[in-house]
Amino acid sequence: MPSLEIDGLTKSYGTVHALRGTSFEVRAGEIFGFVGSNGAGKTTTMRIILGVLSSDGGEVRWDGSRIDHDVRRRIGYMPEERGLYPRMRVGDQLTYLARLHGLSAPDARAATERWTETLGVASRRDDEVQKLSLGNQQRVQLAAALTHDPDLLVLDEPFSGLDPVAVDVMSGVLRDRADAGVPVVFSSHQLELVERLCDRVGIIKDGAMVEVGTIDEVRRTETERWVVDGPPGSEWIGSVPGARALSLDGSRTVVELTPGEGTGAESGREQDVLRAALAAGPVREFSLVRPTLTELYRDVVSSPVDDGADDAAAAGKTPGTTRTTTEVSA
Ligand SMILES: Nc1ncnc2c1ncn2[C@@H]1O[C@H](COP(=O)(O)OP(=O)(O)OP(=O)(O)O)[C@@H](O)[C@H]1O
Repeated sequence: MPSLEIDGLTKSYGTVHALRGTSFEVRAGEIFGFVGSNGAGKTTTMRIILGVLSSDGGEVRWDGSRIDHDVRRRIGYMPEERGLYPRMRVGDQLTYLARLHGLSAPDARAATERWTETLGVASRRDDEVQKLSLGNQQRVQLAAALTHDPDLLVLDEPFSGLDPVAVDVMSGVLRDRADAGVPVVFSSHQLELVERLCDRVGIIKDGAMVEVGTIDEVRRTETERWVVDGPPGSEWIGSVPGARALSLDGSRTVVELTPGEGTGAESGREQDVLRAALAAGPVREFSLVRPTLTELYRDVVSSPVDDGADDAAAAGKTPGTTRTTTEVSA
């Protein structure tokens, strides 16, 4: 299955620069979490992918070629504003939408049955959409994005407002589609969910990507933090060059190794920390602390935008991770 490339998208609404060179790739078989604060540019990007909005610059590619109408018909899209007819019955509506995507009447009916069953709304097929709870309407909306067996899934906040069971059902369906080779991109403000579900993640800020990578990659920081559970840090921290105690809490010490003097397992600097602690007494735990996606997100989103944002955006399309800030709270 091909991959989706978003390359240098720019878009302004009057004087509002909604996208300033947004670039990232959603690869075959991966779930990509698209996160960023309100107004950062997620919906704008997704609408441009779908072709319901045109960009001012940049391009969207599918399988290396500029995306066209035929490819767009093969996208399963869940718009932010949702798009169901409230008075139409669930089953009729799904069958109708599947027909619009080119399915024959029997295939459209079969797909409707299959997806309403998978998503737990089969018993509501004869009800008008407006009679369903918002969460169930959302399940129907996802079914509508899936009935034509899309080659690519683009979902704008598909998890918002769902109960935990519905989140599990939807997560399972997205994982299943990704395992079948479909690139899946969705936006969300539920960062724990993104961290749990996504293979890669991109953080957009003021219209430019400031982080792109696997969850592990974006959580990797230049400034390493280690937890030592053993003798109080005040007794030994002073003997380790480039190390400082971020917190001293009885037997538990969080140590920060400043960057620029070699970090990472190969540098061996963390072994200096361990040796110093051991020299003062027994050590029960010694482990690396990685920021959660939520912590990282807060840090990235709250740091000022600098002139390098566009460079970061351009770098975002290369594999691996892009970062303009590295400080995180432990
Ligand atoms: N039709 C429009 N007219 C004018 N400005 C717009 C329009 N649509 C979006 N914007 C502006 O463009 C910027 C990006 O909006 P967008 O909806 O893409 O953000 P978002 O990341 O999806 O936000 P949210 O998380 O709140 O859904 C915002 O400043 C928004 O106010």
